[in-house]
Amino acid sequence: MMKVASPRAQDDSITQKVFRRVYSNFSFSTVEDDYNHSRLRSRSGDYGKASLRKRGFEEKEQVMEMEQMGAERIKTVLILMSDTGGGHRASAEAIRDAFNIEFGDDYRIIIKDVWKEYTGWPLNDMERQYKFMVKHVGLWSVAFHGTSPKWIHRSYLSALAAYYAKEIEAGLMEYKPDIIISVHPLMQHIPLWVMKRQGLQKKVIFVTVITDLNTCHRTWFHHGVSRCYCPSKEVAKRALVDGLGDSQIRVFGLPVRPSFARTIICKDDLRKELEIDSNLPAVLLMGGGEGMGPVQKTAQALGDSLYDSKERKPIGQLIVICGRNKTLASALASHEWKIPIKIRGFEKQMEKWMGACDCIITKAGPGTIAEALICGLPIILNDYIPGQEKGNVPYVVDNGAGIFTRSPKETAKTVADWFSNKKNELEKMSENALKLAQPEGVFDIVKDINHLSQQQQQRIQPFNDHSY
Ligand SMILES: CCCCC/C=C\C/C=C\CCCCCCCC(=O)OC[C@H](CO[C@@H]1O[C@H](CO)[C@H](O)[C@H](O)[C@H]1O)OC(=O)CCCCCCC/C=C\C/C=C\CCCCC
Ligand SMILES: O=c1ccn([C@@H]2O[C@H](COP(=O)(O)OP(=O)(O)O)[C@@H](O)[C@H]2O)c(=O)[nH]1
Repeated sequence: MMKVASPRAQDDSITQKVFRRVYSNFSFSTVEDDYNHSRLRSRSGDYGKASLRKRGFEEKEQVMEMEQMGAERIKTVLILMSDTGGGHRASAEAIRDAFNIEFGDDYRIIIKDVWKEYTGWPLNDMERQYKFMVKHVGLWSVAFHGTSPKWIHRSYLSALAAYYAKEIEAGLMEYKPDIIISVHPLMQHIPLWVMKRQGLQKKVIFVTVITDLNTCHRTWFHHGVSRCYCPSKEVAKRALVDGLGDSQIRVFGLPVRPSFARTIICKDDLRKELEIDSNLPAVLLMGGGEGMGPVQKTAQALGDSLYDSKERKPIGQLIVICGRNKTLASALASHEWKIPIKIRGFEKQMEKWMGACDCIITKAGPGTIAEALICGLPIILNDYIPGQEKGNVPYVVDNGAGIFTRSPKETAKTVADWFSNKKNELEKMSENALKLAQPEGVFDIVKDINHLSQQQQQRIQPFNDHSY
């Protein structure tokens, strides 16, 4: 059965481009390569050949001539993220890939956790501390809500900025970015403070791309940004209430990797490739990049509910993606199963696993939700992190794209019903999921950033003309 993930997936040239870049031998250069390459080229006045060719300068000499004349310098984009959960990196990679597809060599993209590389405790240890806190949800709830007032988070972040000023400055200056994109709630205040200190606010474009769908933390909203990209109307309303202007806010959707948005997915082919039974309906069970939530208990309950003991045969199959949770993977592997099951660790091509399944069970991670919607997967949310993930539940349930239950037994029964006597319900939810999906969001974001960059260039250009 052919399934088209997005209406624009039928655009041949784009699809071919994506396939070439995402699935063929094409591979994006590493961050370090990007960085070295970018420094060498931009410091020596070297310019994007792809962009020159696009404009019709096919001949080698002409390209070289244009390069020497100084047409359109390669722009360096620094994306700030941290591996607190898997979603921020996934969004950063989505933005990088969309820049590459839309603008080729015109932009050089560097993804960095500058805290980890340039500062000391506690900023360089956020991943571990965050993991500890979300395991003790009460603690996280107090930290999340307790730090919501502006005066609290501003004073704490200002103190950290002052303490690590030199290190952070060195970190940002090393990359000499033209554009900084933050995809993390704690990466607005300090870089903007450093930029102000350096008098760089007018030269460097700073934008925030929010990766929470609804109840996000207020640290996302900083008045000093050129743009604040909100994934939903709910988040945009919060940004307005927090004092951001209309001109700063854009609502395009949560950035999802282009391999989800613009790939024609053939479920039968995917199942062959992934060695999944072609005839049985499949449920995907996961818990974000870290394999969080009640995954083990849910898997066991599904092992029972998807087995028809009268007929002595399975009515469905289970795919569990454990992410970085190795303990979970080995616990599941030691269990005996009556239904076909695949237990996987951290997967790089999530679009294939989602494309091969019929529904998904997950904690309310915004990245996983946005991806599942694009794949038209009905969603059972079985957990959420208090604070930033709480609002994702009504986002899915109120839009008819899924249900919420913390009970592994109820989850397992719902899936068994969907696979037997309630197939219509499954289909309806799949339709609603596709309606809510925003596969083009990441492309709209990078096009808007490119537009900002061009506007800025035009502002700077007359000044340069006068100065020579
Ligand atoms: C008056 C009582 C105050 C009690 C304060 C107690 C402790 C303070 C210590 C920590 C502050 C906690 C920060 C709260 C801000 C959180 C903003 C936020 O939304 O964070 C979310 C991210 C994780 O990203 C989310 O992951 C999800 C999945 O897991 C999902 O993908 C979602 O989309 C993502 O948005 O959380 C963090 O990154 C938090 C890291 C917390 C690290 C705490 C260790 C402290 C070290 C440095 C703190 C640096 C700055 C804190 C500034 C906060 C203001 C006080
Ligand atoms: O094996 C895995 C597990 C998860 N993910 C990705 O990690 C992100 C998880 O983000 P989410 O916001 O759902 O949850 P978080 O991990 O941040 O809690 C999503 O893009 C997933 O596709 C992945 O690429 N491989």
